[in-house]
Amino acid sequence: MSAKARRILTLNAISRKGLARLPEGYVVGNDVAEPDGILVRSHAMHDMAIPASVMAIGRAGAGTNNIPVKQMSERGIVVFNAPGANANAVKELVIAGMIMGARNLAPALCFVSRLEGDAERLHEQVEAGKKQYVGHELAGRTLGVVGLGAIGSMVADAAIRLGMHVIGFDPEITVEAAWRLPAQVKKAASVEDLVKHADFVSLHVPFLPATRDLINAERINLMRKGTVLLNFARDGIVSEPAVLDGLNQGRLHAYVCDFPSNLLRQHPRFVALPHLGASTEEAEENCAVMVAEQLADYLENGNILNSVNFPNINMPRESTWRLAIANANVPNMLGQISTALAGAGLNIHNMLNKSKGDLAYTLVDVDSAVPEAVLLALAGIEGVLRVRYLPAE
Ligand SMILES: NC(=O)c1ccc[n+]([C@@H]2O[C@H](COP(=O)([O-])OP(=O)(O)OC[C@H]3O[C@@H](n4cnc5c(N)ncnc54)[C@H](O)[C@@H]3O)[C@@H](O)[C@H]2O)c1
Ligand SMILES: O=C(O)[C@H](O)COP(=O)(O)O
Repeated sequence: MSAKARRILTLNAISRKGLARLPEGYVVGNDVAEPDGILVRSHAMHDMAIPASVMAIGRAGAGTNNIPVKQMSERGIVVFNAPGANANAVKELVIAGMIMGARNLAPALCFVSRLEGDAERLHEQVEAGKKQYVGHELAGRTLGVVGLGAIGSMVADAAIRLGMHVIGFDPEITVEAAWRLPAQVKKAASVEDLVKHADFVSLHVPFLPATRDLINAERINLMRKGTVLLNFARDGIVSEPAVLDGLNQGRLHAYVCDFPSNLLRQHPRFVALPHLGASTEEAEENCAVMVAEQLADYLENGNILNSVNFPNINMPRESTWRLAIANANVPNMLGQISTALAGAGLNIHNMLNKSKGDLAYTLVDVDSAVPEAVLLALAGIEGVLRVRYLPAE
């Protein structure tokens, strides 16, 4: 069965192994006009005019704060991400970040890069200078993890294996994530409670209005003297002026993050990487494969897996003629949809409806072809955001 020639616009480079998961016949590229779907990594989409043809957006990564999700929901556009697909890559970089902070590796590397002279002179300077960079070990220290999702839980597990104590805070932890956590992880009552009892604090929460400046001056003042703060989530989660004060006063020993900053760049104990958390071959491939498969199944069959705005839904095809309807989560939508179909003499073979917050989504398989007039009638029901007709090819 060959798929319809769908059009996919890529806004960032997406791993070729992921693109290979799109069905044969799809037209894919960074200049595709009137796309059915978009694949994106960190490209900023908030100020972009998103074409009327778009039905779905696939974020080949975790954070969706670069996508105007609310506006997409209002247009019935499904936004997917790739939960957990880059978590191991980030975890490994966080461990590297903890060691960089604890062992003063960034200033030590700067010191080495400035050395001059012959081998004997280098040796003398190294042996005289190294005492400035004495650090401490991770084993026996306490790590506080804020956000215990895909990445936070892996960081907690790795830290325990390195001999650290771990405390965590996540008021919205899922049951699945709680099961993944090692039993040794202690629960903090609040961010304040966590920062008071940690030597390292690592942030793994999404960037939302509620998490903006989650680490501010008040919370830095509660930290133990010499805390290493790690941020491989998003820059806006940390107040940079507060971090600068914390570094200058010694409350923070180091701030290690994935986000360069003009305010902090001159500080010797500020360590910034160029947003490298998910930049491994493995993570790029995992994310692209996951999101390409999700996007294709949505475009071909209307099924939804791992959307941040619509519910998960999967209905095996039992008839040739399928309708996929995105609608507001309000009473009597199913009644009106069934009435419109019955009024046109269409028999419902199978139907599934799921909801998530203010949105709902309905898959209907019918026993005969759906006339254009019925599609228009369904689209005209108040609260219906989008109607797609997906006859099997
Ligand atoms: N540096 C990078 O390249 C990189 C890579 C991947 C992800 N990220 C960022 O890391 C974030 C987390 O990724 P993930 O895959 O672990 O996501 P996730 O959704 O699996 O986990 C996020 C966790 O944060 C928790 N949370 C939300 N608000 C909170 C709050 N106020 N306090 C404490 N916990 C809170 C949630 O309940 C959830 O368990 C992403 O949203 C993204 O912004 C960065
Ligand atoms: O949220 C994410 O997945 C990361 O920030 C990775 O972003 P990237 O795909 O642009 O590397």
